[in-house]
Amino acid sequence: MSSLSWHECSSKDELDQQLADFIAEQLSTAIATRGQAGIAVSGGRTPAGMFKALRVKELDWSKVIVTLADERWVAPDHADSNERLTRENLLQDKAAKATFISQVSNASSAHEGQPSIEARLAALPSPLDVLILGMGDDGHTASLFPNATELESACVSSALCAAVTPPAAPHQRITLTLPTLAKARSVIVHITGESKKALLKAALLEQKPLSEQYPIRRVLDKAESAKHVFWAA
Ligand SMILES: O=C(O)[C@H](O)[C@@H](O)[C@H](O)[C@H](O)COP(=O)(O)O
Repeated sequence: MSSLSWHECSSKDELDQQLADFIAEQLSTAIATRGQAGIAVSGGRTPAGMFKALRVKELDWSKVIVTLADERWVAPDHADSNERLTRENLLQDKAAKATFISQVSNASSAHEGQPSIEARLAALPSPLDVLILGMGDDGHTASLFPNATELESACVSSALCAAVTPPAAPHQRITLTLPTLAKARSVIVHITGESKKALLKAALLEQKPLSEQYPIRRVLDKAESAKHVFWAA
């Protein structure tokens, strides 16, 4: 299992800047090495400041393909849409030249829409070059939620994405599957606050059967390459 590097910053602003610098360097290296870079970003409340710091970085954004670690099954202009969050905060300025792969369609449910999203995601570099993961207070990451009916299948599926109905969160979801997440060349957990730091540290230490472990632990244990945690209080 690859090692995990902790990067602790003295403020959220410093975290946003340091993480943006780190991601920009990884994207530039991927472009220089393989001619393109694939990145999956997470939604939620944490990433907006980092997105704004990242979008002005000098790199060949026309060679970057952006998608989401997970998406809520809502219209892309919905207040809860991760696509909307990403378009409004990341895909601006220099980063406006990047290609974005949307994970929502007009299908009536995530489960009905999954095959078309799977086909779109085939355009991503495989493995992803950069993966940004958030973490919920229940230890979920992407839309791999504890106790979700589809959790175990999404943790072993050979598909790129899966449809999930979270047990206690709004909206059906599309999530990248655990094997897809774990294959990324750089897995970055982006979290803030003492409680999430304590939860992540506890999750990494717990000795429980696989099916009882927090999804964030299951992704990090399966990650094949570099793993990083970027944190500020
Ligand atoms: O669609 C989502 O909600 C995210 O992808 C999800 O996995 C998020 O990263 C965590 O819930 C943390 O969210 P916060 O940053 O808001 O705490």
